[in-house]
Amino acid sequence: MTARRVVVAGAIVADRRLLLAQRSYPPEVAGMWELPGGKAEPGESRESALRRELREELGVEVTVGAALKESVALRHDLVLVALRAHIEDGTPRAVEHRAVRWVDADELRRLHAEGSLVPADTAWVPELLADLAKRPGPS
Ligand SMILES: Nc1nc2c([nH]c(=O)n2[C@H]2C[C@H](O)[C@@H](COP(=O)(O)OP(=O)(O)OP(=O)(O)O)O2)c(=O)[nH]1
Repeated sequence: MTARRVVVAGAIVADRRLLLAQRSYPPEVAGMWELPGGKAEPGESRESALRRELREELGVEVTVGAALKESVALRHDLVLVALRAHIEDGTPRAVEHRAVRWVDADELRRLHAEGSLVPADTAWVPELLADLAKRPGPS
């Protein structure tokens, strides 16, 4: 049996906005928006993988929190998981992506409705909308 590799993606919400990144490749999804992240290396924890990927892709340092409930099978050997993350240092910039942007609940709904989200990520929309509707708690 092939070991399942995990793709970890970061759900970063601040001031009732979610950070999205626009893919630059491959052609099928170039121009669509996703949660930034990437594949965990063998033996690497999901949390370390997400910290590494967000450092490489966005130039930010994050702390990693709880996972979103939905995980998505991308292929028989690849599963996509989203972890909540909080930026501790840096301002996100598109190092490997075409662009990054902060979206509120209405913008997320609109991107979803027009088919501009990477298909697998649509599974997270209800949970992300719930996160965006929450008042920030005491930190
Ligand atoms: N990072 C990320 N990848 C996603 C999301 N949704 C989704 O279907 N994917 C897919 C696209 C790719 O097939 C795979 C992750 O690829 P990647 O290109 O971001 O990761 P990586 O840098 O580790 O990959 P690679 O260059 O080694 O191929 O997961 C998402 O929200 N974030």
